[in-house]
Amino acid sequence: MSSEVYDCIVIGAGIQGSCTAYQLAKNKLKTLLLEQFVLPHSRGSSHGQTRVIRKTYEEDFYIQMMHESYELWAQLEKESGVELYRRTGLLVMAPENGEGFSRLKATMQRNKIPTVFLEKQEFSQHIPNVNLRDGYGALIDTGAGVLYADRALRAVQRLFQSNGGVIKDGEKVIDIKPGAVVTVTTGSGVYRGRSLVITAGPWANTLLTHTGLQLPLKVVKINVCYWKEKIPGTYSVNQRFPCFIEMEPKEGKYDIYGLPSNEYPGLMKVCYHMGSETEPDERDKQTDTGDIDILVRYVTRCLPGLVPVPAVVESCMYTVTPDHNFVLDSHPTYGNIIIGAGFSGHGFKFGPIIGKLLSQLAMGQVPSYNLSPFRIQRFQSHARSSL
Ligand SMILES: Cc1cc2nc3c(=O)[nH]c(=O)nc-3n(C[C@H](O)[C@H](O)[C@H](O)COP(=O)(O)OP(=O)(O)OC[C@H]3O[C@@H](n4cnc5c(N)ncnc54)[C@H](O)[C@@H]3O)c2cc1C
Ligand SMILES: O=C(O)[C@@H]1CCCC=N1
Repeated sequence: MSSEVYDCIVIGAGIQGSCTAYQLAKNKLKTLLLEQFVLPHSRGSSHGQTRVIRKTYEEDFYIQMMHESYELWAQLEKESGVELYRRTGLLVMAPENGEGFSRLKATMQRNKIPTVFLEKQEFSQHIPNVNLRDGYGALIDTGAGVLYADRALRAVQRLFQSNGGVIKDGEKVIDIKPGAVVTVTTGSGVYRGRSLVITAGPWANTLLTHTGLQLPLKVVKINVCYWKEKIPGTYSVNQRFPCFIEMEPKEGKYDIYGLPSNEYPGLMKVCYHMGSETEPDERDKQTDTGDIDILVRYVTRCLPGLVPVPAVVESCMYTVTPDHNFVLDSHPTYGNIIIGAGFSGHGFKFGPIIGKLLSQLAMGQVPSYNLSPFRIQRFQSHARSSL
């Protein structure tokens, strides 16, 4: 074991761990970022070329965090010199008189988010090649868009290194010994840190076992489906086609969302916002395609310009909490172990602000947002501590 003691060790170089490590290094903390796979990899939750960024949330606290997250993404673009965000707008379709849509509209208005409300008659003029279901309303969050995910992850990791941070990839953490100085053992080394951040995505509970804590997290495999445009360009980012979310679609229980064709010319990404449960290391053995059946019915009904059979299917994982809110907290027993987990399929856009918050917790500072929606304590009967 080296005598070197890091100020902080971060486990997991997905978007949350990389953004946290970057913030720590920027604050002049000697920081080590450990990743089990050789980077870049496609086995967790942060890979792939695109993610949606939006302020369209029903909860004020997410909107407030997104204000700053947009600013931090812009700063990252500036510091890295890499384009990370493209504005496209986000179309939301939902049962017009449903509770979700009413709450969403009220929150958007209360927070003064630039929003366009589309009447049924003008819908097809603004959004051609999309069938709005009878009884559904529509709005557009005009500042929403696409984040270039793989590019963003690389940019943040580079900035971390240029601020003095150390990345060791291909090093799986196999043991954690809590203490005033935490000892972390990987397949090839033993490291010590005054604080530890665990941002292990789908593997969060595997790592937390070493600290006597288990969280109520469900890991699901997402089939990331791309659909061929019958006429190339119909739903293209270059034609200013927006991202979209349909809330409460008739075809399934969870939202369906899509991004304009962009990364694969002629193919549009349309996905179901849930999947089937899996062990993170067994992802490829989960072959349930119930979500794809839902999407086929949806594409047939709503997106007539797409061939209703997926042309490309990739894999990714969500780590879902019971209330779909994140976990951002200190360990209940070990105050110098910080946990960022359960991003429930919507955490990428928050990466820079989550990095800032987790780094504040790791530095013993008061976090700049009220973290009560994200506390471990909210699970009470769910969270199991064997200590
Ligand atoms: C298909 C899909 C679409 C999505 N769409 C959106 C979207 O449009 N907008 C949005 O905001 N969010 C979206 N999300 C969610 C977002 O991508 C995730 O919330 C986010 O990437 C989670 O990042 P993470 O760092 O927590 O996890 P991960 O990216 O999984 O990172 C965890 C890392 O920890 C490493 N690790 C685990 N165990 C160990 C160990 N023992 N030792 C060392 N390293 C370890 C893993 O290898 C991994 O690299 C989507 C997710 C998916 C899957
Ligand atoms: O987080 C997001 O914006 C996307 C789109 C909606 C469903 C999940 N992820």
